[in-house]
Amino acid sequence: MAPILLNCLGTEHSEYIEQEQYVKNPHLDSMEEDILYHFNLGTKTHNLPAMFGDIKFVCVGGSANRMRTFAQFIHQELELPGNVDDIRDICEETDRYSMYKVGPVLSISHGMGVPSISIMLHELIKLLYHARCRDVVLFRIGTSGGIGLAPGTVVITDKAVDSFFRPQFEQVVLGKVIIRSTELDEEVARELLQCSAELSGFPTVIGNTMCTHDFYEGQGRLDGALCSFSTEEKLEYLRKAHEAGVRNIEMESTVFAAMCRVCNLKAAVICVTLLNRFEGDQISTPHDVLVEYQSRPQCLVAHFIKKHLGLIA
Ligand SMILES: O=P(O)(O)O[C@H]1O[C@H](CO)[C@@H](O)[C@H]1O
Ligand SMILES: O=c1cc[nH]c(=O)[nH]1
Repeated sequence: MAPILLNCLGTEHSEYIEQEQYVKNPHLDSMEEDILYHFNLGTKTHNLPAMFGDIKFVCVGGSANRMRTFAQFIHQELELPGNVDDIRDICEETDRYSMYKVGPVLSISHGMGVPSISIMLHELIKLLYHARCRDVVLFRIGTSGGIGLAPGTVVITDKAVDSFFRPQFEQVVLGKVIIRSTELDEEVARELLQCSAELSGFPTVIGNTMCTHDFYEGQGRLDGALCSFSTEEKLEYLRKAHEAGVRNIEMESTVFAAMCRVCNLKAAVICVTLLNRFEGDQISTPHDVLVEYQSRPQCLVAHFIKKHLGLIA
């Protein structure tokens, strides 16, 4: 079946920008109430503009603990009043996602994989719309497997690519394949690289990020419950990915980039590499080192936010 090409570069994208509206759904305005089921929030039960209207930065990542830690960290970095231990999970009534609000920053977990982050993004983007937020920037702060990079290197995504190294995301809608572009905001990526130079605490590169639908076979690992390929075939695939500009592999970037792009939101993906996939598959790095690695994308984004809020030059 021929795929439908939507929201690629060109006039369609500039039309979206003109509309300056985050949602792309004509049905929403005729709904009496919108229940954001997985957040346990709704337009009738909550005053979303009062709760979220001042949001300017949204940071998302897979793990609930990481996103609570990030909320506490950004609270300290922004020198906000109050105790970090009092920051509460806005979604505590549901165990699907965790959400923390710290001043103009929202920190949300999205679980693992495309379906999980995609559900979260639908509800987040509607939340920003209902709350009448403007000029919001989204960041995914995650972990990844590196290709030819020293573990601990932070990769700022240039293009999010699929398992065939194509900068696109395929969504099946009513039995038809819709293809969406996965280009991210170049200026935000450049600014983040500059933040890294200013912090000078860890190596950072801009490169393509491959998004897969599986951690094991899908990322060419030899250590899953199933494996049908040889070590040489694995390395050959990774070499091809590297030639295509891929510097890391994770599991959410394509849908994140595609949905932000079509919904007119500036976005960036910043993932630390936990290992060099040319050297192995198992993540054997000690826990304390992994925790420090995970803090690196958080430091970069905190620096970016502080600069944008005028807290540092
Ligand atoms: O570190 P996070 O955000 O969870 O993301 C990465 O880690 C998970 C796999 O361990 C996948 O979801 C991958 O994208
Ligand atoms: O190798 C890795 C490490 C973290 N996350 C991934 O998706 N892959």
